[in-house]
Amino acid sequence: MTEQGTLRVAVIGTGRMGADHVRRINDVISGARVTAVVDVDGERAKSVAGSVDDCTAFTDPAAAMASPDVDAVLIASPGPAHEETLLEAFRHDLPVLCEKPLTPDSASALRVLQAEQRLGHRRVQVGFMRRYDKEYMQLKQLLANGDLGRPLLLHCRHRNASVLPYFTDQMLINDSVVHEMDCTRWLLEQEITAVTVVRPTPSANAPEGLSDPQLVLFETDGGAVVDVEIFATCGFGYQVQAEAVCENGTARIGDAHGLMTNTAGGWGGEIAPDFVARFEEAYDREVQHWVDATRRGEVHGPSTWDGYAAAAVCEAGVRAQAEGRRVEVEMIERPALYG
Ligand SMILES: NC(=O)C1=CN([C@@H]2O[C@H](COP(=O)(O)OP(=O)(O)OC[C@H]3O[C@@H](n4cnc5c(N)ncnc54)[C@H](O)[C@@H]3O)[C@@H](O)[C@H]2O)C=CC1
Ligand SMILES: O=C1[C@@H](O)[C@H](O)[C@@H](O)[C@H](O)[C@H]1O
Repeated sequence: MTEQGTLRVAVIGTGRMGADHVRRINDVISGARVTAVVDVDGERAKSVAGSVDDCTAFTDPAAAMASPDVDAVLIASPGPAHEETLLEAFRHDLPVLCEKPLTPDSASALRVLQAEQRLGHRRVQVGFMRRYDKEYMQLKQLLANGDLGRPLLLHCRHRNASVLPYFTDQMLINDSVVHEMDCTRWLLEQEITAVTVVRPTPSANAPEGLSDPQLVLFETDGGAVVDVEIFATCGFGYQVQAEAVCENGTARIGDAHGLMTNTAGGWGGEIAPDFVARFEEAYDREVQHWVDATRRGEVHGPSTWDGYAAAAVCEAGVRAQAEGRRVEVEMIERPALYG
């Protein structure tokens, strides 16, 4: 850290999320600044570094992590690149905020989990930003205080206006529904034990080869059932909603009850265009939380264990999707480090 206690961060991957986090660290939150950016696309790294004072561009994550000007790492490269970067960060014992998914499959997530255990202390906060969203935090508090009784069902909707052409059926699970996997575990404080996927005839608006939408069902070890509609090409905007049905009542979030208008014989509100707009405050709170904890020498928030558990559920989900049957989740016991 600098003499003033400012955390010097390397942002690895400067695409949509990485560039947004660079802006957030430098212009929105306090206590940190970006001193290095890394992208395998060197021109992109240079262009992002050029927009920031005293920031060096790298194409190799290991070189940035070896720099004396780096105290912590924010990983925003694509999921398959996370394992190698996380292991390198552990070699330097650097604190990490790693965008979701921790890694795309449970074998690689387990390797990361084991490496962190060998280190002997937690180093990673995983970027499950919904845990920092105001409405999700309210729902979490309500369920935790017990007034509604035991949660029986959780109905979730996850709709994106559109996705990039390379999006696959597996990514509906690994890239999108992974958020509901984490929310389910966090909100209900239960593990997901089995996954089933059913699909209607795909929307005519879905790109060739993408079976969109899909309905993903989780069963939990606390006896709850969770249904997730994932509709990645709904066209009209970005909607993330959740309704908990409990023994003594229900609670619902994500209706965007902000500005409501009455015009031309109708009434209505706005729908966010994308996740960057819908979860802007949550991303800000998430990164501020990470910087504050790191400056105190602490690690909080979604852990490597949470990343591993989500990866294990994803793996069951991808198999359930491919094989058209209910698949049980296979997970190791929770290690003491994450107790
Ligand atoms: N929390 C959230 O709501 C969201 C999280 N994400 C996550 O953020 C991460 C990045 O996603 P996007 O920004 O949408 O992707 P993107 O494709 O826009 O950007 C990724 C960047 O990483 C670079 N890159 C690829 N391999 C690399 C490596 N080994 N080292 C350094 N840079 C590398 C690419 O050249 C590209 O510039 C993913 O893990 C994704 O799942 C993405 C969207 C929303
Ligand atoms: O993480 C995200 C994207 O990668 C994913 O593609 C979207 O479906 C999610 O809503 C967004 O939060």
